[in-house]
Amino acid sequence: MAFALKAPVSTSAATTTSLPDVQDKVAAIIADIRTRGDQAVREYSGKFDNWQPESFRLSAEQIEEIVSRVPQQVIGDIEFVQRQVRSFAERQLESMREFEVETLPGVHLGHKHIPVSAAGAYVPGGRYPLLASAHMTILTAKTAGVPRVVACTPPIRGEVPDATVAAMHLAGADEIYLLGGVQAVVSMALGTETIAPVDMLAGPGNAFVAEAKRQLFGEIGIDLFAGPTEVLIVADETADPFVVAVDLLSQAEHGPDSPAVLITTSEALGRSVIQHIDELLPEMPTRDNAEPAWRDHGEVHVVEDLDAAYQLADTYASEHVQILTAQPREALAKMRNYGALFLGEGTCVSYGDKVIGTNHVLPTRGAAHYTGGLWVGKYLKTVTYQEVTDPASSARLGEVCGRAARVELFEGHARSGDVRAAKYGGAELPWAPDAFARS
Ligand SMILES: NC(=O)c1ccc[n+]([C@@H]2O[C@H](COP(=O)([O-])OP(=O)(O)OC[C@H]3O[C@@H](n4cnc5c(N)ncnc54)[C@H](O)[C@@H]3O)[C@@H](O)[C@H]2O)c1
Ligand SMILES: [Zn+2]
Repeated sequence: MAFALKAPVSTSAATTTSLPDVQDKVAAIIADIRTRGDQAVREYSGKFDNWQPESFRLSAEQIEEIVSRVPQQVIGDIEFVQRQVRSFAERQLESMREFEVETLPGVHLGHKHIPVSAAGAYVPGGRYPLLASAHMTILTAKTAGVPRVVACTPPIRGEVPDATVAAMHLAGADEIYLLGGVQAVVSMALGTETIAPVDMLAGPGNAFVAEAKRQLFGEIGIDLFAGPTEVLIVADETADPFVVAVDLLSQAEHGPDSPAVLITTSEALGRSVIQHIDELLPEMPTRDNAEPAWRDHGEVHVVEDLDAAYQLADTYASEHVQILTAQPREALAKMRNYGALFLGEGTCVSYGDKVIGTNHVLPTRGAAHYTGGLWVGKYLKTVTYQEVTDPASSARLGEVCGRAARVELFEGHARSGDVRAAKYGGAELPWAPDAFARS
């Protein structure tokens, strides 16, 4: 019985990881910066952001002066949110146990977590000063133990985004650059004459930023594909249609390419939400983004029951999924594909974006099929080590290694096993009979 009350005009934003024209543009900029370095960075910053200061890096004095301009209330709120983000990230870090296990007598296998040495944090700012992204990337990297965190954010319409710089500084950024877009991402990833390269890049951004990270992956690590924001709400007849409408629009305002999807078991609720949105949109100060987003990428689907709703929701693998039903926690067991789940009317995507403390850098455009969002674990390399302290166990492993390697026709590998089987277990070495002087 499923049907759409509102279908998207275009599905391209929701279904492809990156659009071909964006891919080509980004590839050309990366190639140019690769060969011409700082000079190219300066030109692109001038072209896209009308911004060519003497130095993109802010000095300690400049940072101090910028932070002192930010109202005390704003600083207090930044500190409140950073405490929330830090508390949750610290608990996540604690959940990552290092361990060692003895799988045979004297055979010790372990795994441990080593923070990357340098991380780049992209803090978006083309349309809005997204200071919350500074907490999510910089603070999380610092909590993970990353020694050097480089952070970039663009100027907004030629102005320094004071509050964003304050958030970057308070989060513990070691270097702050006023630089945006592809040119910022490439500078951090590859390094230029003035910026030393990092090991991995994290942070959300528009389609250009997300695509630049995607193309640079391999040369450096990236957190995940975190492009234009998406929201999907699952609602039953108990949901408040006004709240649903407000929450859909809260994310549509991110940009004209942001999908907002409602899946409901109640046709009456679906119709009511559409009506509320039609009334709210013309009055919205950010309707330049929200209106085209809703018009082109807004969807309302009516389905038979909640199981069908969860099933359909899973096919979207949306970045944010809000559950506004009588039993919201049931979604924890029933859903598999989402960046973050918001259970019940008491919370909302905006809390996740701005204040509550879970990380807001989340997978978009289907990436939630294979990854969760940014967290301390993304900045850590989980590495393994091994030691064998019992000669008899080494001899036993050596025998198996010799046979196993010869099945694969690896004579060299086999011999590494053979010598241990011979030295510790007295086995023969037919290929080197005089290797050990044995009595
Ligand atoms: N997935 C997530 O976790 C998440 C979280 C927060 C925000 N977001 C998304 O971040 C994005 C922020 O976008 P934004 O644009 O406001 O800021 P941004 O900082 O990502 O991008 C601004 C930069 O884009 C570059 N740019 C603009 N037009 C260009 C063009 N035609 N060619 C090449 N480069 C160009 C400019 O250099 C500019 O500095 C939004 O799409 C939002 O939805 C995603
Ligand atoms: Zn948002």
